[in-house]
Amino acid sequence: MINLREALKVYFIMGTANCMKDPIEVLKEAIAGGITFFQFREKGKEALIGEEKYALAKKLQSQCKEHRIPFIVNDDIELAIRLNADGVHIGQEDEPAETVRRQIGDSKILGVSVHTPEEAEGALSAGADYFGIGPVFPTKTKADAKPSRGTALIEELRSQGIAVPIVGIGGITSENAATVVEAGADGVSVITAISLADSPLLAAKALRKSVGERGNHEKNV
Ligand SMILES: Cc1ncc(COP(=O)(O)OP(=O)(O)O)c(N)n1
Ligand SMILES: Cc1ncsc1CCOP(=O)(O)O
Ligand SMILES: [Mg+2]
Repeated sequence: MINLREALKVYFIMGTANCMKDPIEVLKEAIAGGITFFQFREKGKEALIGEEKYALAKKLQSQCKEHRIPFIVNDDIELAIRLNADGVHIGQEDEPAETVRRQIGDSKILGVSVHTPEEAEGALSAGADYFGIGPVFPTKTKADAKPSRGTALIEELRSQGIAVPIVGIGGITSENAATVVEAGADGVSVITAISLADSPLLAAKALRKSVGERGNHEKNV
């Protein structure tokens, strides 16, 4: 059984569209730099599909397994089930969270993106294990992302006593990560801060340092 709050500290998300070099190499460096959670998000320009997508996912999953890093699949529930992944991440435009929870069962991790207190309530009743909240800062990585809203929702949910693990997402770097955990998030999820860094290893290391011990809501209250 993993401690989800701890595991969410430095949550790296990646697919082929986010990399300038081999994703296997990028993940290898990110792991060496200290990422604590990984999401395979294969979408966008020239995204792999079918057996090619499966083959890459399988390789990335085995890298994660070797280092005991939870491996989460974005959007594609069928792929997550086929791989016996540790969990899935879905948003408000994806399949309903209740349906996904039923499909993957109670032992798997279910992450849900939320943008309002109402969505947060719905996600909790559907059985979400953690929330992804953002974009916190402007991002160019997700073309259909909502406008950035800072850390307001994270603070609001914490002030309502909602204790579910939370990660901030969107435009997060080692320079601004501390403000996200200070607002009440347990960790930060990033794509380009690691995937496009000259050194994914050093980028992951810097994020780990910025989140530090502050990335634990239970200790902050
Ligand atoms: C940790 C985390 N938080 C939010 C998202 C965004 O999910 P979604 O809104 O479904 O958008 P896509 O990523 O599917 O384009 C995420 N993937 N991970
Ligand atoms: C998937 C997603 N959901 C909200 S913002 C975002 C993109 C985050 O990418 P980056 O860390 O490069 O800003
Ligand atoms: Mg989605």
